[in-house]
Amino acid sequence: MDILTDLEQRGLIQQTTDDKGLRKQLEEKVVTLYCGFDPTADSLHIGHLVPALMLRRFQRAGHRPIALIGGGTGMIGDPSGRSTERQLNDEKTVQYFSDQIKLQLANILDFEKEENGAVARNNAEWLGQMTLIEFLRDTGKHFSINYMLAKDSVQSRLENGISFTEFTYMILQSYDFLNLFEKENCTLQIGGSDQWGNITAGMELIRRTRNDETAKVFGLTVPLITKADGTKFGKTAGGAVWLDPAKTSPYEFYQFWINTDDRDVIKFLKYFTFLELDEIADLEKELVTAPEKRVPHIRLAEEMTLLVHGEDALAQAQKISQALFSGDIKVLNGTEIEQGFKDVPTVEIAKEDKSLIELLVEAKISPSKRQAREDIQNGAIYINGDRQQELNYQLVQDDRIDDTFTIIRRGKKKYFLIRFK
Ligand SMILES: N[C@@H](Cc1ccc(O)cc1)C(=O)O
Repeated sequence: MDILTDLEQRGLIQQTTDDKGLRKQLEEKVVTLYCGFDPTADSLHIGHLVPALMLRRFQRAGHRPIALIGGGTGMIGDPSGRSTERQLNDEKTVQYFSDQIKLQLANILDFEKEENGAVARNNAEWLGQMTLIEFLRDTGKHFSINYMLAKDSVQSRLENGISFTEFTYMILQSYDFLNLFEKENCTLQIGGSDQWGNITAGMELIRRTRNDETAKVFGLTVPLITKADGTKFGKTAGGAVWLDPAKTSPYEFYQFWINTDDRDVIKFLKYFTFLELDEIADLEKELVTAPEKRVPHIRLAEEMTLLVHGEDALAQAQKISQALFSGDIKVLNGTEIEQGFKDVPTVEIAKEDKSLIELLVEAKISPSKRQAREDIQNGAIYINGDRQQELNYQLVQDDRIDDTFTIIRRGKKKYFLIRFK
C-alpha cells in the first residue's frame, strides 16, 4: 500500500494542498519533507507524537524527513491555535529547550539510516543571522497585510489583540520552508491542523520567489486528536504527559495509554503505532468479544512505551503494574516504588524503631491509637502487601524497601507511602 493511502486509512490526514500531485511526487522520487517543533518547554509531550511519528512513517516509506527545531521561531511565538499572546523565553532557555527536544526527536527518527537518513536542523541558524532590513526587503515584501489578516491565526486574535511580533511569525515559518526548499530540496511540509495557515503561507512565498514549474511544493496536516468523552487529549490530573521520563515516568506513561477509553483505543492504535491495519482490525474484534481483557489497550501501552522509552523501561512499567495489581509489592525496588506510588499520600518519618500503632497514628493513616488498634485487629492493615494483625508489631529493617520505603495499605485500596529519612 502506498504511504498516502495508508495514512488516509489510519485517519491521519486532515488536509493536503494537492492530493493527486503529492501522490504522484511520492511515487516518483524520494521526497524530502519537514515538520517544525518550537522549543516552548524542556520536553515534547504526547501531542507532538503524531506529527513526529508522521515523519517516521514517511521515512519508513523511503522518504527523507527533516526535523526542524524552532530555535529562532521559538523566540517569537506562534499565534496559531492560541487565544492569547505567548510569554517570551530568553535565549538561554530557548537554547536549552532546543537541545532537549533534539535529543528526544533522535529517539523517534532514524538519523543513521544510509539512504534516507533523517536530518535535524535549527532555524536559529538562518533566522538568527538575518538583518531586519534584509527581512523586510526580501521576504516581507512578498506578503500583503490583507493576506496576513485573513489567516485564522490572526483573525481569531483580532478581538483580544496580537502583537506585531506574533503577527510576523507566519513570515518566519514561510521563510523556513523557502530556505529548506532551496537548500535541501524539501517539497513537503507537514504539521498539526493549526499549522495550515503557516504552511500555505510558505508555499505562497515559494511560488512568488520561484516562478518556475519545478517549484512544486505541498502541505499536509494531521487532525487534532479528540476523545470520545470530550475532554482534552494528552492531559491527566497531573498535567501534560511528557516524553521526558524525568517529567512523566515510564510507568505513568504506560498507565496513561492503558487507561484509554474503549471508544478511542482503536483510533489511537491507528494514529500512534506502526501496527498494520489488519492487525489492528484483529484487536478490534477482541475488543468486542472480550472487552474485559483490554487486549488493545495493553498492546497500545506496550507499543508506545517501547517506542518512547525503550525495552527496559517497558519491562519495568509492566513489573510495577503487575505488582500493584496483585498486591505483591515486595518485588519492587526503591525507584519502582517511587514511580508506582507517586500519587499516593506520602509521609516522611524518622528512621527509628516504631511500633505499628505509632506509625499508623504518626502517618495519619488511622486517626487515633484506638482506631489504629481496631484497624490492625480487623485485618485492615497491610505492610508491603502482607496483612499484619499482631497488635504489638514493631517495624523492622526488613519492612523497609531499599532501606527507605514502606507501603502501608488500609482496607481494600487506600495506599500510603512511608519514606524513612
Ligand atoms: N509553528 C510550529 C512550529 C514550526 C516552526 C518553524 C517551522 O518552519 C515550522 C513549524 C508550531 O508551533 O507547532
